[in-house]
Amino acid sequence: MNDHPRRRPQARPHGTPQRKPYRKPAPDPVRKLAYDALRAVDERDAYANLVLPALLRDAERAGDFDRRDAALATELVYGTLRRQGTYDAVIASCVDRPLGEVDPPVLDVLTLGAHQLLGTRIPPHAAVSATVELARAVVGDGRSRFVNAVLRKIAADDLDGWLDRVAPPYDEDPEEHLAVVHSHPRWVVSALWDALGGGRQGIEDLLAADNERPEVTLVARPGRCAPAELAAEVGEEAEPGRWSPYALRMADGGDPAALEAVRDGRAGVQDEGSQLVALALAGAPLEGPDRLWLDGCAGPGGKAALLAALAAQRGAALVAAEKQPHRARLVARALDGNPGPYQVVTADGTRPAWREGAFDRVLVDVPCTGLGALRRRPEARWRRRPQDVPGFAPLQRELLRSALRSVRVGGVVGYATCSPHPAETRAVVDDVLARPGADITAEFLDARPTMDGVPELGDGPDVQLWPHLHGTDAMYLALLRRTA
Ligand SMILES: C[S@@+](CC[C@H](N)C(=O)[O-])C[C@H]1O[C@@H](n2cnc3c(N)ncnc32)[C@H](O)[C@@H]1O
Repeated sequence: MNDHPRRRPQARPHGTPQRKPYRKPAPDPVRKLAYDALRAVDERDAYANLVLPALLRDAERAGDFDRRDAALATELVYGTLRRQGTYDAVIASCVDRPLGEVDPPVLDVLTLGAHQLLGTRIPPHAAVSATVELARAVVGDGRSRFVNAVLRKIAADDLDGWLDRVAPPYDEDPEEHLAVVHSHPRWVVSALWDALGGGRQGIEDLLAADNERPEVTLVARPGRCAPAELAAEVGEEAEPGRWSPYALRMADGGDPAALEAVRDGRAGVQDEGSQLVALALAGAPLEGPDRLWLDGCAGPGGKAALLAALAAQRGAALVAAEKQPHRARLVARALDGNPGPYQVVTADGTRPAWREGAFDRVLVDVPCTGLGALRRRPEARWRRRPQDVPGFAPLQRELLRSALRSVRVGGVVGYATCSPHPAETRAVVDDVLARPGADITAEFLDARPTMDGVPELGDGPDVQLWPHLHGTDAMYLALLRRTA
């Protein structure tokens, strides 16, 4: 599962010449919308979490969809994308040509059908007939017969039966077995396993957690909204966060954008791992003044908004820097209404627009592969390539060096990634500590006490969160103190 079988030059359609349909196909609107979303992801590299809400809004506006339809369409799109690796292996064993030679729209229909058959409780006859009807509408009658034949083969067994056939035994090839069973590219399995260590159970739990739909987690920004006030607005489904005192989970899903506290910025949607990183930087021990903080990679502003609120409670100010102007605008929106002083600047963090040593606390939540947030971006695992990891390396090191220059002697720097890949986490920090730049020295701080009460943070001094252990994204944090 190293090379994604779908990334290929577009194959010419196969099949017999199309016959005139005996009746006009009438695909069910939910499947049609799910197919449109999958095509956008496949064809123009769209992000499912952007393209799907837009399609759902249009459908709801047109009066085609109710809440249940939207929930089913969402499950079909996200589930199909997450489990695409497994379904590709199943489909490959049902067709007599390489998957790269199946026309992409046909393959998308087949995968959508495979998900309904193997990953949902939709009765098999309904899954097949609805998908064939969709195929008639989007790829034509000729190819809908091919779709019908393949789906009938798939329907002959359940998921466990298929996995026994298409995944190699664990003992023969553990990584490939896990890649097929848990639908991750093999190189990602390998990287995550290196980062996690340990035996089969841990990595299986992690890969399984990546395939779960993450809960929506909110943050009640301190000084702007009390968690109890937010809970009252959310209603019965609100559950307290596991680790952050400001977190609230919407256990049954729900639409956070419908909440007034979210709309006016007193609260936001923020993974608890991301909240913990901001809280850890704010809580790291510091001697001397504690007046000015920097978020050096602030867009879109989740951590900056929490940091700014925490800074305000302490009489400190936050500077939030972001290189991309459109993302800097998102930061400005997230910080609007903050009770204390702050400034948003569009700036390249590797060429600071501020004087050296200006800050008491600095966070750099650097650009990374995002391998720690695969739950949220269902297509991301298929888009990333192993060479992306070294691609981020120079910028990650530059941003950390720049953060060390920006903090005063005695001040604290937090280096964070939303990836547990060792080459993006500890290797970067070790390298920079060995060569921090002219006249600068720094040392590790133990980050574990800044996440008091959170278990299984590793051997320190840095911390690694995990979806299967903490219910968070796999955020990494190292805390460093500048010593000269
Ligand atoms: C992982 S994201 C930060 C997420 C953010 N901390 C949050 O919690 O919402 C990394 C950000 O760094 C920005 N970035 C990339 N290169 C940069 C640079 N040289 N200077 C400043 N920001 C940069 C990216 O545009 C992106 O918005």
